[in-house]
Amino acid sequence: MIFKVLISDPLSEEGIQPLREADNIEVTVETNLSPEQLKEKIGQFDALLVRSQTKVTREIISSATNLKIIGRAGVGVDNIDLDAATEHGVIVVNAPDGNTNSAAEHTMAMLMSLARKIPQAYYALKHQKWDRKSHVGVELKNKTLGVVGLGRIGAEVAARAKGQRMKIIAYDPFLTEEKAEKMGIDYGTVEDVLRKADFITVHTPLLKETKHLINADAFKIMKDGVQIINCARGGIIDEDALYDAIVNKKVAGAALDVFEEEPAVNHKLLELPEVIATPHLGASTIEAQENVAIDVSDDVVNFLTGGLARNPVNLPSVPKELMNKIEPYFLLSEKLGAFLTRLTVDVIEEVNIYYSGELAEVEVAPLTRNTLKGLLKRHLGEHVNDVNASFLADKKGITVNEHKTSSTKGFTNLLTVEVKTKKATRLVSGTLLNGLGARIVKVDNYSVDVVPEGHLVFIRHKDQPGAIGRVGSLLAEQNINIATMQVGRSDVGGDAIMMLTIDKNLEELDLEKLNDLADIYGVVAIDL
Ligand SMILES: NC(=O)c1ccc[n+]([C@@H]2O[C@H](COP(=O)([O-])OP(=O)(O)OC[C@H]3O[C@@H](n4cnc5c(N)ncnc54)[C@H](O)[C@@H]3O)[C@@H](O)[C@H]2O)c1
Ligand SMILES: O=C(O)[C@H](O)COP(=O)(O)O
Repeated sequence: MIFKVLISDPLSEEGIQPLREADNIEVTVETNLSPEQLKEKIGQFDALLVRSQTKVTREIISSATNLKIIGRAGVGVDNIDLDAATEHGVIVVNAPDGNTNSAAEHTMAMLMSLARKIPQAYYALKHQKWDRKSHVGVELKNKTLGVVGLGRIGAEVAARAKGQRMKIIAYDPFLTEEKAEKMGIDYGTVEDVLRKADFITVHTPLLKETKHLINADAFKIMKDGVQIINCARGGIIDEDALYDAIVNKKVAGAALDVFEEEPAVNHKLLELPEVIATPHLGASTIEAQENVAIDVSDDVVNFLTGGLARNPVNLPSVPKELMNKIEPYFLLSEKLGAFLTRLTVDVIEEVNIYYSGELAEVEVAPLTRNTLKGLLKRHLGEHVNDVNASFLADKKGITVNEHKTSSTKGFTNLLTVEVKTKKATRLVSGTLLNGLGARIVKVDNYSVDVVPEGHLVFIRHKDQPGAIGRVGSLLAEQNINIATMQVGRSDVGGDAIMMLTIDKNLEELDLEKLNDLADIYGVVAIDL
Protein backbone atom coordinates (compact mmCIF):
# COMPACT_ATOMS: atom_id res chain seq x y z
CA MET A 1 0.00 0.00 0.00
CA ILE A 2 1.22 3.48 -0.85
CA PHE A 3 0.48 6.23 1.68
CA LYS A 4 0.00 9.72 0.31
CA VAL A 5 1.39 12.62 2.35
CA LEU A 6 0.57 16.27 1.68
CA ILE A 7 2.90 18.99 2.96
CA SER A 8 0.97 22.26 2.87
CA ASP A 9 3.40 24.68 4.58
CA PRO A 10 7.09 25.26 3.81
CA LEU A 11 9.09 22.53 5.58
CA SER A 12 12.84 21.92 5.55
CA GLU A 13 13.77 19.64 2.63
CA GLU A 14 16.49 17.98 4.77
CA GLY A 15 13.94 17.49 7.52
CA ILE A 16 11.47 15.60 5.37
CA GLN A 17 14.06 13.06 4.20
CA PRO A 18 12.54 10.27 6.38
CA LEU A 19 9.36 10.66 4.30
CA ARG A 20 11.17 10.85 0.98
CA GLU A 21 13.21 7.74 1.82
CA ALA A 22 10.28 5.57 2.93
CA ASP A 23 9.37 3.00 0.22
CA ASN A 24 5.63 3.16 0.63
CA ILE A 25 5.20 6.92 1.01
CA GLU A 26 4.49 9.39 -1.75
CA VAL A 27 5.09 13.03 -0.85
CA THR A 28 3.29 16.00 -2.39
CA VAL A 29 4.44 19.51 -1.46
CA GLU A 30 1.90 22.21 -2.22
CA THR A 31 2.09 25.34 -0.15
CA ASN A 32 -0.18 28.41 -0.25
CA LEU A 33 -3.32 26.39 -0.94
CA SER A 34 -6.51 28.33 -0.23
CA PRO A 35 -8.88 26.68 2.31
CA GLU A 36 -11.15 25.73 -0.60
CA GLN A 37 -8.29 24.13 -2.53
CA LEU A 38 -7.12 22.22 0.55
CA LYS A 39 -10.64 21.03 1.24
CA GLU A 40 -10.96 19.79 -2.31
CA LYS A 41 -7.61 17.94 -2.31
CA ILE A 42 -7.38 16.55 1.21
CA GLY A 43 -9.62 13.53 0.54
CA GLN A 44 -6.82 11.73 -1.33
CA PHE A 45 -4.24 12.00 1.46
CA ASP A 46 -3.34 9.73 4.38
CA ALA A 47 -1.23 12.34 6.14
CA LEU A 48 -1.04 16.12 6.28
CA LEU A 49 2.05 18.01 7.44
CA VAL A 50 1.72 21.68 8.41
CA ARG A 51 3.32 24.56 10.31
CA SER A 52 1.20 27.38 11.77
CA GLN A 53 0.03 28.79 8.47
CA THR A 54 -2.40 26.11 7.29
CA LYS A 55 -5.63 26.22 9.28
CA VAL A 56 -6.76 22.64 9.69
CA THR A 57 -10.39 23.35 10.47
CA ARG A 58 -13.25 21.00 11.21
CA GLU A 59 -14.42 21.55 7.66
CA ILE A 60 -11.09 20.43 6.24
CA ILE A 61 -10.96 17.41 8.58
CA SER A 62 -14.53 16.44 7.66
CA SER A 63 -13.50 16.35 4.01
CA ALA A 64 -10.39 14.29 4.79
CA THR A 65 -11.92 10.87 4.35
CA ASN A 66 -8.56 9.02 4.17
CA LEU A 67 -6.65 11.12 6.67
CA LYS A 68 -4.94 9.16 9.46
CA ILE A 69 -2.41 11.59 10.86
CA ILE A 70 -1.72 15.33 10.99
CA GLY A 71 1.87 16.32 11.71
CA ARG A 72 2.56 19.80 13.10
CA ALA A 73 6.19 20.71 12.48
CA GLY A 74 6.37 22.90 15.58
CA VAL A 75 4.78 23.32 19.01
CA GLY A 76 1.48 25.22 18.84
CA VAL A 77 -1.47 23.19 17.59
CA ASP A 78 -3.96 26.04 17.84
CA ASN A 79 -4.28 26.03 14.03
CA ILE A 80 -5.61 22.45 14.14
CA ASP A 81 -9.10 21.56 15.33
CA LEU A 82 -8.06 18.85 17.77
CA ASP A 83 -11.60 17.89 18.75
CA ALA A 84 -12.51 17.39 15.12
CA ALA A 85 -9.34 15.35 14.55
CA THR A 86 -10.07 13.14 17.56
CA GLU A 87 -13.70 12.76 16.59
CA HIS A 88 -12.60 11.68 13.12
CA GLY A 89 -9.99 9.30 14.54
CA VAL A 90 -7.11 11.33 13.17
CA ILE A 91 -4.03 11.38 15.35
CA VAL A 92 -2.24 14.71 15.64
CA VAL A 93 1.48 14.75 16.37
CA ASN A 94 3.72 17.74 16.95
CA ALA A 95 7.41 18.49 17.47
CA PRO A 96 7.51 20.01 20.95
CA ASP A 97 11.27 20.30 21.46
CA GLY A 98 12.80 21.02 18.07
CA ASN A 99 12.31 24.78 18.02
CA THR A 100 12.67 25.61 21.73
CA ASN A 101 16.19 26.93 21.32
CA SER A 102 15.36 29.06 18.29
CA ALA A 103 12.29 30.56 19.94
CA ALA A 104 14.32 31.36 23.08
CA GLU A 105 17.11 32.95 21.04
CA HIS A 106 14.58 34.99 19.07
CA THR A 107 13.05 36.21 22.32
CA MET A 108 16.49 37.32 23.51
CA ALA A 109 17.11 39.05 20.17
CA MET A 110 13.81 40.89 20.57
CA LEU A 111 14.58 41.79 24.19
CA MET A 112 17.95 43.29 23.28
CA SER A 113 16.63 45.04 20.16
CA LEU A 114 13.85 46.53 22.24
CA ALA A 115 16.16 47.75 25.00
CA ARG A 116 18.59 49.37 22.53
CA LYS A 117 16.05 50.48 19.88
CA ILE A 118 18.11 48.74 17.21
CA PRO A 119 15.33 48.32 14.61
CA GLN A 120 14.31 52.00 14.94
CA ALA A 121 17.92 53.20 14.65
CA TYR A 122 18.53 50.91 11.68
CA TYR A 123 15.39 52.20 9.96
CA ALA A 124 16.42 55.83 10.50
CA LEU A 125 19.93 55.21 9.19
CA LYS A 126 18.62 53.36 6.13
CA HIS A 127 16.57 56.52 5.50
CA GLN A 128 19.72 58.70 5.66
CA LYS A 129 19.12 59.95 9.24
CA TRP A 130 22.12 59.97 11.60
CA ASP A 131 19.92 60.28 14.69
CA ARG A 132 21.62 59.33 17.96
CA LYS A 133 19.38 61.37 20.26
CA SER A 134 16.13 59.50 19.60
CA HIS A 135 17.69 56.10 20.05
CA VAL A 136 19.04 56.13 23.58
CA GLY A 137 18.33 52.73 25.14
CA VAL A 138 18.42 51.15 28.58
CA GLU A 139 20.71 48.45 29.97
CA LEU A 140 19.41 45.01 30.81
CA LYS A 141 21.89 44.54 33.66
CA ASN A 142 20.15 44.65 37.06
CA LYS A 143 16.74 45.05 35.44
CA THR A 144 13.98 42.57 36.28
CA LEU A 145 12.63 40.29 33.58
CA GLY A 146 9.15 38.96 34.32
CA VAL A 147 8.51 35.59 32.67
CA VAL A 148 4.90 34.48 32.41
CA GLY A 149 4.90 30.78 31.50
CA LEU A 150 8.06 28.92 32.50
CA GLY A 151 7.81 25.89 30.19
CA ARG A 152 10.42 24.83 27.66
CA ILE A 153 10.94 28.25 26.06
CA GLY A 154 10.26 30.40 29.15
CA ALA A 155 12.89 28.45 31.13
CA GLU A 156 15.47 28.82 28.33
CA VAL A 157 14.79 32.55 28.15
CA ALA A 158 15.16 32.87 31.92
CA ALA A 159 18.51 31.05 31.83
CA ARG A 160 19.80 33.28 29.03
CA ALA A 161 18.57 36.52 30.63
CA LYS A 162 20.48 35.58 33.79
CA GLY A 163 23.55 35.65 31.58
CA GLN A 164 22.69 39.29 30.85
CA ARG A 165 22.78 39.80 34.64
CA MET A 166 19.05 40.39 34.78
CA LYS A 167 16.97 39.44 37.81
CA ILE A 168 14.22 37.01 36.87
CA ILE A 169 10.79 36.70 38.39
CA ALA A 170 8.48 34.08 36.93
CA TYR A 171 4.97 32.74 37.23
CA ASP A 172 3.83 29.36 35.99
CA PRO A 173 1.08 27.24 37.57
CA PHE A 174 3.64 24.43 37.92
CA LEU A 175 6.44 26.50 39.37
CA THR A 176 7.20 25.98 43.05
CA GLU A 177 9.43 28.04 45.29
CA GLU A 178 11.90 25.14 45.44
CA LYS A 179 12.11 24.82 41.66
CA ALA A 180 12.54 28.57 41.32
CA GLU A 181 15.32 28.56 43.92
CA LYS A 182 17.11 25.77 42.05
CA MET A 183 16.93 27.81 38.86
CA GLY A 184 18.21 30.90 40.68
CA ILE A 185 15.11 32.94 39.95
CA ASP A 186 12.31 34.50 41.98
CA TYR A 187 8.90 33.00 42.12
CA GLY A 188 5.72 35.06 42.24
CA THR A 189 2.07 35.27 41.34
CA VAL A 190 1.12 36.77 37.98
CA GLU A 191 0.44 40.04 39.84
CA ASP A 192 3.91 39.96 41.45
CA VAL A 193 5.50 39.44 38.06
CA LEU A 194 3.51 42.26 36.48
CA ARG A 195 4.20 44.68 39.34
CA LYS A 196 7.93 44.05 39.68
CA ALA A 197 9.19 43.59 36.14
CA ASP A 198 10.94 46.14 33.93
CA PHE A 199 10.52 43.81 30.95
CA ILE A 200 7.75 41.20 30.67
CA THR A 201 7.92 38.24 28.30
CA VAL A 202 5.06 35.77 27.84
CA HIS A 203 5.61 32.09 27.01
CA THR A 204 2.28 30.36 27.61
CA PRO A 205 0.16 28.55 25.06
CA LEU A 206 -2.94 30.42 23.88
CA LEU A 207 -5.75 28.95 25.97
CA LYS A 208 -9.08 30.14 27.29
CA GLU A 209 -7.23 31.06 30.49
CA THR A 210 -4.37 32.88 28.81
CA LYS A 211 -6.40 34.77 26.20
CA HIS A 212 -5.87 38.46 27.00
CA LEU A 213 -3.94 37.52 30.15
CA ILE A 214 -2.13 40.81 29.61
CA ASN A 215 -5.07 43.21 29.41
CA ALA A 216 -5.91 46.79 30.42
CA ASP A 217 -6.08 45.84 34.14
CA ALA A 218 -2.73 44.08 33.90
CA PHE A 219 -1.09 47.14 32.32
CA LYS A 220 -2.44 49.30 35.18
CA ILE A 221 -0.42 47.43 37.82
CA MET A 222 2.82 47.36 35.82
CA LYS A 223 5.70 49.77 36.39
CA ASP A 224 5.63 52.96 34.33
CA GLY A 225 7.92 52.49 31.34
CA VAL A 226 7.65 48.70 31.32
CA GLN A 227 8.54 46.92 28.04
CA ILE A 228 6.65 43.89 26.72
CA ILE A 229 7.69 40.94 24.57
CA ASN A 230 5.44 38.36 22.95
CA CYS A 231 7.14 35.58 21.01
CA ALA A 232 4.52 33.00 22.05
CA ARG A 233 1.05 33.51 20.61
CA GLY A 234 -1.00 36.46 19.46
CA GLY A 235 -3.98 36.91 21.75
CA ILE A 236 -2.13 36.37 25.05
CA ILE A 237 -1.76 40.16 25.04
CA ASP A 238 -4.86 42.25 24.36
CA GLU A 239 -3.63 44.26 21.38
CA ASP A 240 -6.06 47.18 21.88
CA ALA A 241 -5.01 47.48 25.53
CA LEU A 242 -1.35 47.37 24.52
CA TYR A 243 -1.93 50.09 21.93
CA ASP A 244 -3.58 52.34 24.54
CA ALA A 245 -0.87 51.62 27.12
CA ILE A 246 1.83 52.66 24.63
CA VAL A 247 -0.01 55.79 23.49
CA ASN A 248 -0.56 56.75 27.15
CA LYS A 249 3.18 56.24 27.83
CA LYS A 250 2.58 53.52 30.42
CA VAL A 251 4.45 51.04 28.23
CA ALA A 252 7.74 52.27 26.77
CA GLY A 253 8.06 49.60 24.11
CA ALA A 254 6.87 46.27 22.81
CA ALA A 255 8.46 43.53 20.73
CA LEU A 256 5.98 41.30 18.94
CA ASP A 257 6.63 38.19 16.90
CA VAL A 258 3.02 37.03 16.92
CA PHE A 259 -0.38 38.65 16.40
CA GLU A 260 -4.02 37.84 17.01
CA GLU A 261 -4.62 37.78 13.25
CA GLU A 262 -1.79 36.62 11.03
CA PRO A 263 -0.50 37.69 8.59
CA ALA A 264 -0.58 41.04 10.41
CA VAL A 265 -0.13 43.74 7.85
CA ASN A 266 -1.55 47.26 8.25
CA HIS A 267 -1.81 46.58 11.97
CA LYS A 268 -2.29 49.71 14.10
CA LEU A 269 0.41 48.59 16.56
CA LEU A 270 2.94 48.61 13.74
CA GLU A 271 2.35 52.33 13.25
CA LEU A 272 3.78 53.09 16.71
CA PRO A 273 7.53 53.80 16.79
CA GLU A 274 7.72 52.07 20.20
CA VAL A 275 6.73 48.74 18.63
CA ILE A 276 9.25 46.48 16.97
CA ALA A 277 8.06 43.34 15.25
CA THR A 278 8.89 40.24 13.24
CA PRO A 279 6.47 38.15 11.17
CA HIS A 280 6.27 35.02 13.40
CA LEU A 281 9.93 34.12 13.02
CA GLY A 282 10.55 32.49 16.43
CA ALA A 283 11.06 29.05 14.92
CA SER A 284 12.46 30.21 11.61
CA THR A 285 16.04 28.97 11.76
CA ILE A 286 17.63 26.34 9.60
CA GLU A 287 18.30 24.20 12.66
CA ALA A 288 14.81 24.42 14.17
CA GLN A 289 13.11 23.78 10.85
CA GLU A 290 15.25 20.73 10.26
CA ASN A 291 14.63 19.45 13.81
CA VAL A 292 10.86 19.83 13.73
CA ALA A 293 10.50 18.44 10.21
CA ILE A 294 12.60 15.37 11.11
CA ASP A 295 10.58 14.80 14.29
CA VAL A 296 7.17 14.91 12.60
CA SER A 297 8.35 13.04 9.51
CA ASP A 298 9.67 10.21 11.70
CA ASP A 299 6.39 10.09 13.59
CA VAL A 300 4.34 10.06 10.39
CA VAL A 301 6.46 7.26 8.86
CA ASN A 302 6.26 5.21 12.09
CA PHE A 303 2.57 5.69 12.51
CA LEU A 304 1.60 5.00 8.90
CA THR A 305 3.68 1.83 8.92
CA GLY A 306 2.05 0.44 12.04
CA GLY A 307 4.34 1.81 14.73
CA LEU A 308 3.74 4.24 17.57
CA ALA A 309 3.97 8.00 17.32
CA ARG A 310 6.35 9.57 19.86
CA ASN A 311 4.65 12.93 20.17
CA PRO A 312 0.91 12.36 19.96
CA VAL A 313 -1.26 15.30 20.89
CA ASN A 314 -4.52 13.29 20.94
CA LEU A 315 -4.67 9.46 20.75
CA PRO A 316 -7.03 7.27 22.66
CA SER A 317 -5.80 3.68 22.34
CA VAL A 318 -7.09 1.02 24.76
CA PRO A 319 -7.72 -2.71 24.02
CA LYS A 320 -11.36 -3.23 23.08
CA GLU A 321 -12.20 -5.68 25.89
CA LEU A 322 -10.85 -3.36 28.56
CA MET A 323 -12.46 -0.40 26.85
CA ASN A 324 -15.88 -2.00 27.18
CA LYS A 325 -15.38 -2.30 30.93
CA ILE A 326 -13.94 1.10 31.67
CA GLU A 327 -15.51 3.29 29.03
CA PRO A 328 -18.50 4.21 31.23
CA TYR A 329 -16.05 5.72 33.76
CA PHE A 330 -14.15 7.86 31.26
CA LEU A 331 -16.28 10.95 31.55
CA LEU A 332 -16.53 10.63 35.34
CA SER A 333 -12.76 10.37 35.78
CA GLU A 334 -12.04 13.42 33.62
CA LYS A 335 -14.74 15.46 35.32
CA LEU A 336 -13.45 14.61 38.80
CA GLY A 337 -10.01 15.79 37.68
CA ALA A 338 -11.44 18.96 36.14
CA PHE A 339 -13.50 19.63 39.27
CA LEU A 340 -10.57 19.20 41.62
CA THR A 341 -8.20 21.39 39.62
CA ARG A 342 -10.61 24.29 40.13
CA LEU A 343 -10.55 23.78 43.90
CA THR A 344 -6.76 23.73 43.97
CA VAL A 345 -5.10 27.11 44.13
CA ASP A 346 -1.44 26.26 44.63
CA VAL A 347 1.00 23.92 42.91
CA ILE A 348 -0.08 20.28 42.79
CA GLU A 349 2.62 17.96 44.12
CA GLU A 350 0.83 14.62 44.47
CA VAL A 351 -2.26 12.99 43.05
CA ASN A 352 -3.72 9.85 44.63
CA ILE A 353 -6.43 8.00 42.78
CA TYR A 354 -8.38 5.38 44.72
CA TYR A 355 -10.31 2.74 42.75
CA SER A 356 -12.86 0.76 44.73
CA GLY A 357 -15.44 -1.95 44.14
CA GLU A 358 -15.69 -3.23 40.58
CA LEU A 359 -13.11 -0.66 39.54
CA ALA A 360 -10.52 -2.42 41.70
CA GLU A 361 -10.85 -5.48 39.44
CA VAL A 362 -9.71 -3.91 36.16
CA GLU A 363 -6.70 -2.24 34.58
CA VAL A 364 -7.22 1.40 35.48
CA ALA A 365 -4.26 3.12 33.82
CA PRO A 366 -6.45 4.66 31.07
CA LEU A 367 -8.73 6.09 33.78
CA THR A 368 -5.74 7.48 35.64
CA ARG A 369 -4.56 9.16 32.45
CA ASN A 370 -8.03 10.48 31.88
CA THR A 371 -8.23 11.89 35.41
CA LEU A 372 -4.85 13.57 34.92
CA LYS A 373 -6.08 14.95 31.63
CA GLY A 374 -8.97 16.61 33.50
CA LEU A 375 -6.56 17.92 36.13
CA LEU A 376 -3.92 19.28 33.77
CA LYS A 377 -5.99 20.69 30.92
CA ARG A 378 -6.80 23.85 32.81
CA HIS A 379 -3.18 24.97 32.72
CA LEU A 380 -1.63 23.03 29.86
CA GLY A 381 -4.43 23.31 27.34
CA GLU A 382 -6.26 21.11 24.93
CA HIS A 383 -3.18 19.22 23.76
CA VAL A 384 -3.23 17.23 27.04
CA ASN A 385 -4.76 13.85 26.23
CA ASP A 386 -4.94 10.28 27.50
CA VAL A 387 -1.62 9.52 25.90
CA ASN A 388 0.48 12.39 27.14
CA ALA A 389 -1.26 13.19 30.47
CA SER A 390 0.96 10.93 32.63
CA PHE A 391 4.08 12.11 30.87
CA LEU A 392 3.12 15.75 31.39
CA ALA A 393 2.27 15.17 35.06
CA ASP A 394 5.67 13.58 35.52
CA LYS A 395 7.38 16.45 33.68
CA LYS A 396 5.64 18.92 35.96
CA GLY A 397 7.00 17.04 39.00
CA ILE A 398 3.63 15.63 40.11
CA THR A 399 3.72 12.23 41.82
CA VAL A 400 0.79 10.09 40.75
CA ASN A 401 -0.28 7.04 42.77
CA GLU A 402 -3.01 4.54 41.94
CA HIS A 403 -4.60 2.65 44.84
CA LYS A 404 -7.07 -0.18 44.63
CA THR A 405 -9.19 -0.64 47.74
CA SER A 406 -12.04 -2.85 48.80
CA SER A 407 -13.71 -0.08 50.80
CA THR A 408 -16.62 1.06 48.63
CA LYS A 409 -18.52 3.02 51.29
CA GLY A 410 -21.70 1.30 50.12
CA PHE A 411 -21.26 2.03 46.39
CA THR A 412 -20.67 -0.70 43.81
CA ASN A 413 -17.88 1.42 42.40
CA LEU A 414 -16.13 4.45 43.75
CA LEU A 415 -13.48 6.64 42.20
CA THR A 416 -11.73 9.05 44.55
CA VAL A 417 -9.21 11.64 43.45
CA GLU A 418 -7.05 13.34 46.06
CA VAL A 419 -4.71 16.20 45.29
CA LYS A 420 -1.95 17.31 47.63
CA THR A 421 -0.22 20.67 47.53
CA LYS A 422 2.19 22.17 50.07
CA LYS A 423 -0.72 23.85 51.81
CA ALA A 424 -3.73 21.58 51.42
CA THR A 425 -5.18 18.21 50.54
CA ARG A 426 -8.40 18.28 48.52
CA LEU A 427 -10.52 15.32 47.58
CA VAL A 428 -13.48 14.43 45.42
CA SER A 429 -15.26 11.08 45.00
CA GLY A 430 -17.59 9.99 42.26
CA THR A 431 -19.56 6.95 41.32
CA LEU A 432 -21.68 5.58 38.48
CA LEU A 433 -25.17 4.86 39.75
CA ASN A 434 -26.91 2.08 37.91
CA GLY A 435 -29.25 3.65 35.38
CA LEU A 436 -28.73 7.15 36.79
CA GLY A 437 -25.29 7.98 35.49
CA ALA A 438 -22.38 9.76 37.17
CA ARG A 439 -22.52 11.49 40.53
CA ILE A 440 -20.09 13.42 42.71
CA VAL A 441 -20.70 11.89 46.12
CA LYS A 442 -18.03 13.47 48.28
CA VAL A 443 -16.08 16.72 48.34
CA ASP A 444 -13.41 16.88 51.03
CA ASN A 445 -15.23 15.67 54.14
CA TYR A 446 -18.71 16.44 52.91
CA SER A 447 -21.14 13.94 51.41
CA VAL A 448 -23.05 15.32 48.43
CA ASP A 449 -25.03 14.00 45.47
CA VAL A 450 -24.32 16.14 42.43
CA VAL A 451 -24.46 15.38 38.71
CA PRO A 452 -21.02 16.40 37.41
CA GLU A 453 -22.13 18.54 34.52
CA GLY A 454 -23.22 22.07 33.70
CA HIS A 455 -22.47 25.26 35.57
CA LEU A 456 -21.49 24.45 39.15
CA VAL A 457 -20.84 26.86 42.00
CA PHE A 458 -18.96 25.53 45.00
CA ILE A 459 -19.27 27.66 48.14
CA ARG A 460 -17.52 27.20 51.48
CA HIS A 461 -19.29 28.94 54.30
CA LYS A 462 -20.03 29.03 58.02
CA ASP A 463 -22.97 26.91 59.10
CA GLN A 464 -25.13 29.85 60.22
CA PRO A 465 -28.85 30.57 59.80
CA GLY A 466 -29.24 32.91 56.82
CA ALA A 467 -26.08 31.94 54.89
CA ILE A 468 -27.96 29.84 52.35
CA GLY A 469 -30.76 32.41 52.12
CA ARG A 470 -28.33 35.24 51.38
CA VAL A 471 -26.80 33.26 48.50
CA GLY A 472 -30.29 32.47 47.14
CA SER A 473 -31.38 36.11 47.37
CA LEU A 474 -28.25 37.43 45.69
CA LEU A 475 -28.60 35.00 42.79
CA ALA A 476 -32.29 35.92 42.49
CA GLU A 477 -31.30 39.60 42.33
CA GLN A 478 -28.97 38.69 39.46
CA ASN A 479 -31.82 36.81 37.82
CA ILE A 480 -29.93 33.53 38.11
CA ASN A 481 -32.01 30.44 38.65
CA ILE A 482 -30.64 27.70 40.92
CA ALA A 483 -31.27 24.34 39.24
CA THR A 484 -30.00 22.15 42.09
CA MET A 485 -28.53 22.78 45.51
CA GLN A 486 -26.67 20.47 47.89
CA VAL A 487 -25.48 21.39 51.34
CA GLY A 488 -23.19 19.65 53.77
CA ARG A 489 -21.50 20.55 57.04
CA SER A 490 -18.84 19.23 59.38
CA ASP A 491 -20.80 20.02 62.57
CA VAL A 492 -23.47 22.43 63.77
CA GLY A 493 -22.14 26.01 63.47
CA GLY A 494 -18.91 24.76 61.89
CA ASP A 495 -17.62 24.75 58.33
CA ALA A 496 -20.12 23.94 55.61
CA ILE A 497 -20.42 23.76 51.86
CA MET A 498 -23.06 24.51 49.24
CA MET A 499 -22.92 23.10 45.76
CA LEU A 500 -25.27 24.74 43.29
CA THR A 501 -25.90 24.19 39.64
CA ILE A 502 -27.23 27.27 37.93
CA ASP A 503 -29.11 27.74 34.68
CA LYS A 504 -27.00 30.66 33.46
CA ASN A 505 -23.44 30.80 32.15
CA LEU A 506 -20.87 31.25 34.91
CA GLU A 507 -19.68 34.50 33.29
CA GLU A 508 -22.99 36.04 34.36
CA LEU A 509 -22.31 35.28 37.99
CA ASP A 510 -20.87 38.11 40.12
CA LEU A 511 -18.34 36.04 42.09
CA GLU A 512 -17.06 39.04 44.01
CA LYS A 513 -20.51 39.87 45.37
CA LEU A 514 -21.03 36.24 46.39
CA ASN A 515 -17.65 36.19 48.10
CA ASP A 516 -18.50 39.39 49.97
CA LEU A 517 -21.64 37.96 51.57
CA ALA A 518 -21.51 37.41 55.34
CA ASP A 519 -20.30 33.94 56.46
CA ILE A 520 -18.99 33.00 53.00
CA TYR A 521 -15.36 31.78 53.00
CA GLY A 522 -14.85 31.12 49.32
CA VAL A 523 -16.62 30.64 46.01
CA VAL A 524 -15.43 28.67 43.00
CA ALA A 525 -17.29 28.53 39.69
CA ILE A 526 -16.75 25.35 37.70
CA ASP A 527 -17.92 24.48 34.20
CA LEU A 528 -18.09 20.72 33.78
N1 LIG B 1 7.09 32.54 17.92
C1 LIG B 1 7.29 31.31 17.53
O1 LIG B 1 7.61 31.04 16.40
C2 LIG B 1 7.14 30.19 18.52
C3 LIG B 1 8.00 29.09 18.47
C4 LIG B 1 7.80 28.04 19.37
C5 LIG B 1 6.78 28.11 20.30
N2 LIG B 1 5.98 29.19 20.31
C6 LIG B 1 4.92 29.32 21.32
O2 LIG B 1 5.54 29.60 22.57
C7 LIG B 1 4.70 29.18 23.63
C8 LIG B 1 5.48 28.35 24.64
O3 LIG B 1 5.96 27.18 24.05
P1 LIG B 1 6.70 26.06 24.94
O4 LIG B 1 7.29 25.09 24.00
O5 LIG B 1 7.57 26.71 25.96
O6 LIG B 1 5.44 25.42 25.65
P2 LIG B 1 5.40 24.65 27.08
O7 LIG B 1 4.14 23.85 27.07
O8 LIG B 1 6.68 23.96 27.33
O9 LIG B 1 5.26 25.84 28.13
C9 LIG B 1 4.10 26.58 28.34
C10 LIG B 1 4.03 26.89 29.84
O10 LIG B 1 2.96 27.82 30.06
C11 LIG B 1 2.44 27.52 31.35
N3 LIG B 1 1.12 28.13 31.55
C12 LIG B 1 -0.12 27.67 31.18
N4 LIG B 1 -1.07 28.53 31.59
C13 LIG B 1 -0.45 29.55 32.21
C14 LIG B 1 -0.90 30.74 32.84
N5 LIG B 1 -2.20 31.05 32.90
N6 LIG B 1 0.03 31.57 33.37
C15 LIG B 1 1.34 31.27 33.32
N7 LIG B 1 1.84 30.14 32.73
C16 LIG B 1 0.94 29.30 32.18
C17 LIG B 1 2.40 26.00 31.38
O11 LIG B 1 2.34 25.51 32.70
C18 LIG B 1 3.72 25.65 30.70
O12 LIG B 1 4.76 25.43 31.64
C19 LIG B 1 3.54 28.45 22.95
O13 LIG B 1 2.48 29.35 22.80
C20 LIG B 1 4.10 28.08 21.58
O14 LIG B 1 3.10 27.87 20.61
C21 LIG B 1 6.13 30.24 19.46
O1 LIG C 1 4.28 26.98 17.77
C1 LIG C 1 5.30 26.97 17.10
O2 LIG C 1 6.04 25.97 16.97
C2 LIG C 1 5.74 28.24 16.46
O3 LIG C 1 4.76 29.22 16.55
C3 LIG C 1 6.31 28.10 15.10
O4 LIG C 1 5.37 28.28 14.09
P1 LIG C 1 5.85 28.10 12.57
O5 LIG C 1 6.11 26.65 12.38
O6 LIG C 1 4.74 28.58 11.71
O7 LIG C 1 7.08 28.90 12.39
